[in-house]
Amino acid sequence: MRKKILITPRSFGKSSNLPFEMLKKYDYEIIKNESGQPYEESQLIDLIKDVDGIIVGLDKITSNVLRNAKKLKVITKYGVGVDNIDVDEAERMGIKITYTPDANKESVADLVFALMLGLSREIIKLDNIVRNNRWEKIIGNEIYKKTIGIIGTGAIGRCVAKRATGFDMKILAYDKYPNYEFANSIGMKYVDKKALLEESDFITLHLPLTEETYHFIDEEELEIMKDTAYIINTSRGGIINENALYNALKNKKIAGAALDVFEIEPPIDSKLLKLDNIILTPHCGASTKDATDRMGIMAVEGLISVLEGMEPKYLYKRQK
Ligand SMILES: NC(=O)C1=CN([C@@H]2O[C@H](COP(=O)(O)OP(=O)(O)OC[C@H]3O[C@@H](n4cnc5c(N)ncnc54)[C@H](O)[C@@H]3O)[C@@H](O)[C@H]2O)C=CC1
Ligand SMILES: O=CC(=O)O
Repeated sequence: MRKKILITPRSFGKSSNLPFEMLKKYDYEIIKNESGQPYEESQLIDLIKDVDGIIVGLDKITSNVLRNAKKLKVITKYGVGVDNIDVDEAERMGIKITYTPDANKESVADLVFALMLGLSREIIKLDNIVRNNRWEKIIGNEIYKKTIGIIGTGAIGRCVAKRATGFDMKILAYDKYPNYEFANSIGMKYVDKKALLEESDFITLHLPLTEETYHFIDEEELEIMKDTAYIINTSRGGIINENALYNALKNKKIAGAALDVFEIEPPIDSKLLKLDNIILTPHCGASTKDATDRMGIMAVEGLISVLEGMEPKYLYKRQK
């Protein structure tokens, strides 16, 4: 019987057909979400029943969904953050999880700098000024030689750090598992969380969303930050307490923020949308041709490996 696979990410195979070409060789029956929206839980429960493998984007693979999967052998995350997958339940059921580490790190790091520069030079406001037939200038801030605080120095955090050297920034970092070899190689200094919050002009978050990192930035942390500082979150929404962030921005406790990710996506009812000292993007850190091509190829390699009985190269393992 033909194996059946479900592919949910919108951008999968869009910029390059190679992932589909790779799949063709195996004659799998393919179901692809063409709706432009992630699947609801009820849709997934229905679809997953006789599926052998799934390539998933941000759709929630809950324990409810998994319990209805009678044939599922592999969940392949098209990306890095697996917080939308019930990893414990999958492990209990013997379902393998593969993912695409490093595939989108350069794209997310680029977006971080786009957001940092967008905030410090108020580019969105300047664009609006010109569109409204005005000719006014805003006095912004340089990022040159300022202090950047990188929280999470994994793949993306390190790409951000490398870019920061190009702006002669002082680089502070915080991570549960510091990488001193990398830090020494580029002049980055690990400090404790409090020192990083106190001293940084730009704080950028690159943590996975876990029980430990939920609301890692809350009222207390925002209070410690400089009034002139900016915070950028391209990791996961739950890592900043959005209510506390709203208050800090509204009361000008910090200068500004940029968010690519939200506790609820899309954030249609969020009061953050009413503020003008924040830049918002639609979870598009990995949305480049380069990253989606890499993610597509790595995702297919992982899925095929498991379905064809080989050892996958990028098996997801929880960090101990
Ligand atoms: N906006 C977007 O489109 C994208 C967002 N992401 C998000 O960015 C996150 C980071 O991605 P990568 O850098 O590739 O992951 P990574 O796994 O390479 O790095 C994560 C780092 O966080 C550290 N860490 C984990 N728990 C911690 C804790 N409790 N306290 C301090 N440090 C902790 C780890 O030691 C590691 O160095 C992903 O988990 C994902 O949620 C990733 C890609 C695209
Ligand atoms: O949000 C994207 C990811 O790769 O995780």
